[in-house]
Amino acid sequence: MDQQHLLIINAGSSSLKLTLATAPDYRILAAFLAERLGTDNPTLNQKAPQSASESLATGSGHHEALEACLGRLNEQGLLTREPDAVGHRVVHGGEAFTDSALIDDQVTAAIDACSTLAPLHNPANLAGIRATQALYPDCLQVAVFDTAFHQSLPEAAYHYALPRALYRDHGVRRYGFHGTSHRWILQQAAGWLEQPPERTSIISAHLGNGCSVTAVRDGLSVDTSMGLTPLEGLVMGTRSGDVDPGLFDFLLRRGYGAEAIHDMLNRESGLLGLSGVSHDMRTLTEAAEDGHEQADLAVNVFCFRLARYIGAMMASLERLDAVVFTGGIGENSPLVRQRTLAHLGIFGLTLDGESNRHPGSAEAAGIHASGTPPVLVIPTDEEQMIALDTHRLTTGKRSA
Ligand SMILES: Nc1ncnc2c1ncn2[C@@H]1O[C@H](COP(=O)(O)OP(=O)(O)O)[C@@H](O)[C@H]1O
Ligand SMILES: CC(=O)OP(=O)(O)O
Ligand SMILES: [Mg+2]
Repeated sequence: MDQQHLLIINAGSSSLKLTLATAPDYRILAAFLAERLGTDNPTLNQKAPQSASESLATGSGHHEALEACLGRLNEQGLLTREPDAVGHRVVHGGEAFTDSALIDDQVTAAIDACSTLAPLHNPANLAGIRATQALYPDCLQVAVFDTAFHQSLPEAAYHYALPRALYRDHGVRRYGFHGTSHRWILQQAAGWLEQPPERTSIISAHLGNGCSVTAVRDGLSVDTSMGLTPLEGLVMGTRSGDVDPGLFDFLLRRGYGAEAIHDMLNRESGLLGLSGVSHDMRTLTEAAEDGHEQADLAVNVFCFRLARYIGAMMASLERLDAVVFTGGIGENSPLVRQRTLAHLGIFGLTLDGESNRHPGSAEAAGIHASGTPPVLVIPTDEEQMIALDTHRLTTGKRSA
């Protein structure tokens, strides 16, 4: 198979992650993170092959951030020719995509149409696509959807108990997100279990700034905690996760506007809202260990909600091969893993204290007590998954 140089773009609402990597043997040649785009003080941090940090011009957006990254790549002699292809994370693909897709005008239009379902994410993803198309008009581009892996959800798992017309006319259903991460976790867990992914059944907990749990039965996503939007389900950094839907009416009648409620649930809730201190789990666990009561409560609500969801995911499985923790929190917080598993003894899930405190940096580490169901810590790698899909869909193809 041809060796490719790929650009991988993960455009968030106010951030852009850019990775230059080889495929199919995945080697990171360079990695950047631009943050606070569109604000007064946007920054660009380089993570590989060297560490560097700089300010971008006030108001710089995705296009400027991309140009700055490419400028650094050129200066450092890392990108001496056009990339062979570009892979993009796209958050919402609606029901239109069950797999990643080569980007053409139709695919771009479909991503645009899904913007109403993911107003914080899809416009940013499109901005990333348009920016690379403008810079590399002849380059093949691939969209890798967060939602695609969850298109296998059975009807009973994806329907809300709402009037049928909402689904028919407006696409109101549960879609699920973080599919690229859950798919990566499935492959890695199958490797650890020494069995094929299509015969592997796991519960995968992706705990980053956004958090979701997925039940995978025989290689297929059969239930997941996020729904129509990435707001449903678990407690997250600044997102509330589940609330009583009666809350909307309650607040509307007390004079809150729809925008204010949206912002409150998406940006001011979750760990930040509960603790009043930070959205960042590392800060909160340190504060909790120092006796900060609200931080401690935030961690407890986070872990209890997660445990409830792991319990709920059992209803979709015939057999549990492993529970997997991933994402910045899942990979790095022994406290969160311990407090979560403490609720789940009824399923026989039991941690080994020492392995939980020091899982090591292996591709997959077991942290369960011997003779109990596997509990694994596996680093997620959405960028590598995007690179592998981009390689699969572009090798041997040329742009039109
Ligand atoms: N050592 C740690 N202990 C607890 N939480 C951690 C640790 N390291 C990272 N985290 C948490 O991981 C979260 C970010 O996860 P990450 O997967 O990097 O986010 P994103 O979803 O933006 O990719 C933050 O809440 C951060 O505090
Ligand atoms: C869909 C989603 O929640 O993404 P992130 O975790 O990157 O915010
Ligand atoms: Mg991450």
